[in-house]
Amino acid sequence: MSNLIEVKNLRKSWQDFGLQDISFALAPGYIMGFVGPNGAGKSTTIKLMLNLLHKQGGDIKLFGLDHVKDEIAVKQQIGFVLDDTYFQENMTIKQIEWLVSGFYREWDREKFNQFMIKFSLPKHKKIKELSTGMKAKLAMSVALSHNAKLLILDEPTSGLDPVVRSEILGELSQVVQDPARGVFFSTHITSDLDKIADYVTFIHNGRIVLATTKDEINEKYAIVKGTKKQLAEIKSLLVRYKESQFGFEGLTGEAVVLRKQSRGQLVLEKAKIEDIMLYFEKGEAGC
Ligand SMILES: Nc1ncnc2c1ncn2[C@@H]1O[C@H](COP(=O)(O)OP(=O)(O)OP(=O)(O)O)[C@@H](O)[C@H]1O
Repeated sequence: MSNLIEVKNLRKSWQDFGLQDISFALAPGYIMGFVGPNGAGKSTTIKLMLNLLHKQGGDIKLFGLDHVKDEIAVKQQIGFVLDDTYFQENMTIKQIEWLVSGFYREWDREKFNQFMIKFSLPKHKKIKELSTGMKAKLAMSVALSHNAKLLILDEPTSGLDPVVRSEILGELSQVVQDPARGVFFSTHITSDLDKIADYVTFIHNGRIVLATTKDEINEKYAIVKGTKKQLAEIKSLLVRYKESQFGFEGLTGEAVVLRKQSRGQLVLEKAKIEDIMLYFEKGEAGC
């Protein structure tokens, strides 16, 4: 089965920002979290994938199809959520349903109604009368009600309370119970990734700085602490580090080697996704 997503050497420049040779792929059956700080290029990448922006270079294939030439076929199979509200404020939920059901061949009315009940969304309410959480739930309900093979979601849990967040993450986990389906979602909430992502792709300043599995993060990455003398010996094994008056603290992607090599002389602690993100944002160059 072909990959659900294949992005190769994607490029897009604004006046003071550029996406530079972004590449990643997602196979069916998996959830990929796309993580990075504010302004890293997450929404731009997602809008390019959905052909809402024009790319300046590279290739985007969804289900093995070109995302521009085969846009209609591709969009039928995608459920998406964008970070800006895109429903008309004066329309009711019922009117929104009527509108989107006309576009999707496989619109599942019953499923949508089930979500309305589950998420306590009254169909007569206008969009402008919904809270942020209700809007997010509505957007997810629309994305999940046409048997989409792939969900592309821009910060679907941003601004939501922990209960709603957990409900939405639960729905995403359900999606990949079907091995033909997959989820790609951007976030800067690293705990969401800890909960549901199989793959984590980090973007920083328009570049992919790390693309790996969550298991690999647990195995290979660690926070290392030691003296300045030790830093000089292991610098080449650090991705990033920061020095203080007394010593250093750094991130390694070679935890297995370092554990063996240092024979208990260095302190190695488990690196969380959040630590990795902070190091890539703030740390100094390692080698
Ligand atoms: N239409 C545009 N015109 C000019 N610059 C833009 C435009 N859209 C985005 N940018 C710039 O591209 C960069 C990346 O923005 P983007 O929205 O992709 O980041 P992001 O990772 O989604 O951030 P956030 O987490 O804050 O939503 C920013 O510097 C932003 O100012």
